[in-house]
Amino acid sequence: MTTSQDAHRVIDQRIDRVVPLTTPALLHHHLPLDTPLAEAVVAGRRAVGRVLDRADDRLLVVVGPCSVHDPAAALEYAGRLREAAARVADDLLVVMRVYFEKPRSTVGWKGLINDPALDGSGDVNTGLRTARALLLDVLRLGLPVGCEFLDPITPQYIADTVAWGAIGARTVESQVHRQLASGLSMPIGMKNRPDGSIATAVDAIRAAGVPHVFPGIDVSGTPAIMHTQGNADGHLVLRGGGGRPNYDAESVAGALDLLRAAGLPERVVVDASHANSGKDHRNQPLVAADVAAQLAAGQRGIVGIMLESFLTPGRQDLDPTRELAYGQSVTDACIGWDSTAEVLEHLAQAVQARRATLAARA
Ligand SMILES: O=C[C@H](O)[C@H](O)COP(=O)(O)O
Ligand SMILES: C=C(OP(=O)(O)O)C(=O)O
Repeated sequence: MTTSQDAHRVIDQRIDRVVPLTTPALLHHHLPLDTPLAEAVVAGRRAVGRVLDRADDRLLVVVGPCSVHDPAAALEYAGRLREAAARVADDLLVVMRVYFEKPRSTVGWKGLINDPALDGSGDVNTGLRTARALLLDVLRLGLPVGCEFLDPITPQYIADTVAWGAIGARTVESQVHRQLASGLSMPIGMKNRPDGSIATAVDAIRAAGVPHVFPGIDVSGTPAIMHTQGNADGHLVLRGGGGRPNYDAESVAGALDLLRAAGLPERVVVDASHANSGKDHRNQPLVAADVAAQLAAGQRGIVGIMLESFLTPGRQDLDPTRELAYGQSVTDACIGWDSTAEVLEHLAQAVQARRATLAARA
């Protein structure tokens, strides 16, 4: 039997401080998803599912900042996006990227949930509250939201608001994340690995597609054994990798072949950023233009696109010695608002052209 003296010597030897964390239920109590918003989430998830299944011939567009660091700027962005989304609603299903969890290659700011004060103080309780409040505000504006799920605990706090989710390139091979995806209530995009491996993401879609049993927490915050159903709405997100893009027609065809060989629906979302843009935001409109040309030529396998976009183009370093530029990313570089509006119009025209091409073929 471990004595309290032994425990002192062996437990938590590298933990400096333990701070109580609010429970998901308490956060939901303070920031509830009311009935109209819950209906909007259900409708958003259903709409995304229909586009992924090609029951709806629009293009899914997941667009927004690389990361949220300033909720006011993110909400201003949401207001503009809502208007733009309404203009192109016949052709595009717009979901706002509202990303709070940043997976880092080595070290760096881990996002608003982890560190809302942007200074390493790590006030996760404030981060969760700020994140959930913003998600509700964006929903109230009438936009569905998309998030990356990185930490296996945070979904209980925010996932009820989310219409589309991603498992990122750095975690797509992780069993923990595949299990998590198998129980998430919304469609989940699996990114290809940073070295470019698409097969790993295809494996992830298959793994998340079946039931799993694993330890987690329930909404009360109590440790629980989760028995999941499997997520049938898993799909591939091509983000480039290994120093090469993979948005071009040949790469898309190769990815669709891999999906077919695995017995999975032949559908991909193209991420115009990350390794597909070489992390240079000015390349994102070029990637979108290539995708638009593929759509116009009748490519039905491309069901969506992701854009990293914010109010002000580019990016900035987090620097405690100077004030941050308003509406500019503190993680990866984003296209600015004007460019975003142009890209959305261009993609809407491409969807119309795809309809015409497919109708002419029929
Ligand atoms: O999308 C954001 C970044 O690409 C991701 O968090 C990795 O960033 P890093 O390589 O700068 O850590
Ligand atoms: C981290 C992201 O992407 P990836 O996992 O493709 O690097 C992201 O989309 O924020």
